[in-house]
Amino acid sequence: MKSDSRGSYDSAMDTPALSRLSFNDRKMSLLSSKSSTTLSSAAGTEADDVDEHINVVLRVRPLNNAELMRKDAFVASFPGAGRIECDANTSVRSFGFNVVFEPEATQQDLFEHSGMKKLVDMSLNGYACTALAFGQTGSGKTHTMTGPPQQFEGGKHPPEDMVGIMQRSFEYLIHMLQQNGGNKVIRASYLEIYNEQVVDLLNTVRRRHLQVRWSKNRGFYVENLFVVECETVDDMMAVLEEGMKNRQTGSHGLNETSSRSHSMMSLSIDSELQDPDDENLYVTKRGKLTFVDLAGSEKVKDSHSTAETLVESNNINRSLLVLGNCISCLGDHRKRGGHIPYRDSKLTKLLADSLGGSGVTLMIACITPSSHHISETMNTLRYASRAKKIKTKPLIKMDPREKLIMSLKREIKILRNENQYLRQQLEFPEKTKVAMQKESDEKYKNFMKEQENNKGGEKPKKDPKSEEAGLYEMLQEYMIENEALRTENADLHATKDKIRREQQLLYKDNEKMMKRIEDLERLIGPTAWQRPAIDPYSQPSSNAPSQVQSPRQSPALQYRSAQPSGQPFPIGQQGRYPSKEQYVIAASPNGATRGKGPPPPPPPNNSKPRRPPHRLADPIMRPAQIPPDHQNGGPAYDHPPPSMPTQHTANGPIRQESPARMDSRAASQLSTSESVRSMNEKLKQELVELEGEIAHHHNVNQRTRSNLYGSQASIRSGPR
Ligand SMILES: Nc1ncnc2c1ncn2[C@@H]1O[C@H](COP(=O)(O)OP(=O)(O)OP(=O)(O)O)[C@@H](O)[C@H]1O
Repeated sequence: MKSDSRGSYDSAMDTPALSRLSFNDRKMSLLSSKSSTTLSSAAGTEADDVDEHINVVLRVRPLNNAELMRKDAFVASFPGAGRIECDANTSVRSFGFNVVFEPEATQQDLFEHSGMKKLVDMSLNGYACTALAFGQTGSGKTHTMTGPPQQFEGGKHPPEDMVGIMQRSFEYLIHMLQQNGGNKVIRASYLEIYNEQVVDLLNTVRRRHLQVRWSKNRGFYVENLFVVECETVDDMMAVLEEGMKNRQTGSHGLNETSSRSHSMMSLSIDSELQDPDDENLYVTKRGKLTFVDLAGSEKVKDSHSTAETLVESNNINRSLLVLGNCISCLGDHRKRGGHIPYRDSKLTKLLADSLGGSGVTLMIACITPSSHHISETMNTLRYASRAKKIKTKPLIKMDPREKLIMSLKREIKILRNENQYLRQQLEFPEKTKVAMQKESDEKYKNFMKEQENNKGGEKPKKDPKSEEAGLYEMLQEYMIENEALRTENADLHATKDKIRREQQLLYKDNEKMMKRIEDLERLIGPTAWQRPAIDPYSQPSSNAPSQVQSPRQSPALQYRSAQPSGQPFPIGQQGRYPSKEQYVIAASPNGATRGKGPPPPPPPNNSKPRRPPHRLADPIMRPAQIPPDHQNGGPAYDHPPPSMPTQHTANGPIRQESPARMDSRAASQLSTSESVRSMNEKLKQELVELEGEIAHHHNVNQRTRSNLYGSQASIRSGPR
């Protein structure tokens, strides 16, 4: 397998900043090589059918205040090449990992060099990826995943350099999605397993316990989990904050903000990607990115747990024990094929696919270097060493229908190439389509003439051999023409598909803008715009899963500050009232000049209330019903709709649309595209107008406020 980033890791080692990490290059290359998997290899299951080791990295946190006060010894040493040595009282034990992050390593180091970026890339390519932090309580799992856990108390925000790999991954994910283009949908869910019960962290009404079910297609999954659609980094941050706010935490002897549950935040990413082999072929990959922050193992004696925390500790330790058993079985090649006790805990059920199935997993083992915790540290290191031996079979998840289409297209391509090769072998002429058409027309005419003559007059004596050769030659010509027609037909279908795709993207864009306009209108107030009740876009989609909600609709996320009217603000401003500049700049397509120009003139009193232009536009034509065989860019010429005329030739039937019909279809496609595009333009214009209006309101507001302050000041100073 080729490794595309190995070189960069090698060279990275030379920089002084990275002396705080040590790499095991050989193992590192395993993870990096996976991300080089392209769509080409993805389509064939064989290419995916390769076992891969789980990537395990180790993070050693600095000694904390309590440990320094106690004068604990620093028991870890770092000989390099991904190794760590621990002085375990009686002997020095050495362990090897893919990367070892020394106490000085920063959050950014961890994100850059743990393989997290690769994991995000792979989730975009359709893999189910998991980043999992484990280790003793207080060893820095939450710190690594989200940044210092205290940050989520009281809505505080950590300094940028302290945010964890989750927030960094969100940004990277959105950045990559924007770079790749195409359609994408991200849905987020967040749950915790507390005392062996699954609780939805985004819908905590009565903290209902959810059931873990199993199905053949999905494996283990949580029933009725609340799912939030996310479009921006801020949407995902809002989900994270909401989850962290609702997560069970407690204080004990080893950690003041200890997580008392295992938490899992999942992002399911449906991204439409262009096939590198065929620019007209788009496939939807169903990737998943899950962040797991396990509760820490703890010695009850050290954590001084009593009553409720004791029950929690026991449950945490029990589920971690089951996880340890599963890891032991999976890491032992003799037991791997046998029974793995996933069903013994909810945690292992939900991690089954990440550990032993078709997922890709990054494990981050966290330890403290303090001599006081050496036995727990040794446990974590042994746990992590075993996990390194686990192999998974990463598989790309995609729509089975699309997968079939892709493999068929690929087969067609191979057949075409073979065909071309055979033609070359047979020395078939390479001619232009027009020339071939002309020639074959002429040949056909001559042939028909000869037939007529033969029927009417005396049959001239002919050499049967030369007649046969002539016929054979004509047949060949027809075959070539046939092929040319097929190619042309395929080109036409590809163009049509391209137009349809463009149209769909515009629809989406329009819908997004409509949402944005509604938010803006809410901000301005209802008087500015009078809307008719009917929204041409509000046709319900039968495919949409019922529980999926936009973050703006999500009751769970309406904790954000509300407008005076009681309407929640749109997510995207980190829980703060969006300032004029933020709002205007974020919304306007014209960047710097937005909101700074003069406010739009108020509507004249006698004029009718203005309407948003898009409401007056002709109702948008939805794309015509596509015959099932033509959907998804299938080889339409093989299965035309019944109305298409069928032409029979020596090479079998060629099914084509009549030119007139094709023209009218193309015209209708074009007019639909035009109308969607003009709608798009109008919406953009409307957005700019609305933004101007907001700016105007802000100016008036500002003036009124300064007048008010002036009067207050003069009242306070009293009569002179
Ligand atoms: N690498 C680090 N650098 C600086 N501070 C750290 C580091 N790792 C952890 N800490 C600090 O140590 C404390 C405990 O960390 P954290 O809560 O992340 O541990 P944990 O493993 O999640 O514990 P628990 O399992 O009990 O939830 C926090 O105050 C955290 O900010």
